[in-house]
Amino acid sequence: MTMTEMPAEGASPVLDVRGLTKSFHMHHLGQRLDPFRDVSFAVGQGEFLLLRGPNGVGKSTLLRTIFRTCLPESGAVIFASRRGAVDLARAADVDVALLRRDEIGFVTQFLVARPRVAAEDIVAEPLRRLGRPASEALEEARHWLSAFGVKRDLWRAYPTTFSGGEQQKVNLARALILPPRLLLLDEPTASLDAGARAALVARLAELKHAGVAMIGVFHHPGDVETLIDRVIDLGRKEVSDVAV
Ligand SMILES: Nc1ncnc2c1ncn2[C@@H]1O[C@H](COP(=O)(O)OP(=O)(O)OP(=O)(O)O)[C@@H](O)[C@H]1O
Repeated sequence: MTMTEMPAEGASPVLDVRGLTKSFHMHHLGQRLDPFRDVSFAVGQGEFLLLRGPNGVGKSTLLRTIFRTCLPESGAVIFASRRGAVDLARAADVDVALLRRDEIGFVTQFLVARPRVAAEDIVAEPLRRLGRPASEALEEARHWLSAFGVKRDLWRAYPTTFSGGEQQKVNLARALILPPRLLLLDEPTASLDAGARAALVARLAELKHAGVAMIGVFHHPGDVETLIDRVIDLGRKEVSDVAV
């Protein structure tokens, strides 16, 4: 897919994606697959950009390329970090790791649960790292676990044994406890019940208001329709700037 999306007028871009192209080389088949070619767009503070298109078009791959889980063939991913602009496609691994810790959040459907770490400790960790007193961090972690509907009996338990939906709630509580500068969302509502979906939308609205730039993939965008500012359609060849 080839497309160009202009930044919203007046918004200062947090992320500027320029001419991004990604290919997968399937050596065992002697084939190359290009999920997207020459994609350009920018996202400003407090903007919510919906990424859409049919299954397999490259939405998750684009998010993973921005997060630097994938490397692009060409193009740049300029992130205006708090310490200056950095091209995520070329930054050193150590810098990418720091940005992921402090400035770029990524919520997927999957929690990477760690053995023998309680749900409330997983959620409190970002606050503790900032130096918040342990009791205060724990109190806030419990607030978010409760907001997302994780039962009180599970707060001290290890999420490795949780159901898919329960794991996702822990995942969200941890990822959204602090406002990142850029938030990437890959189908975060996939395994959530109605109560948790409502809590998620309310938290995303707060984060948007706080200036967090967001790029999200939602198979049911009705959940977040009040938040969407612009749409990038990877399934279309032409520029897609859908007013919402
Ligand atoms: N590591 C990989 N190696 C080879 N091909 C891959 C790899 N990762 C993804 N793909 C392929 O790239 C294409 C885009 O996949 P991607 O997961 O980004 O699609 P998507 O738009 O998010 O789909 P869905 O809506 O089904 O989640 C698919 O055809 C997929 O098979």
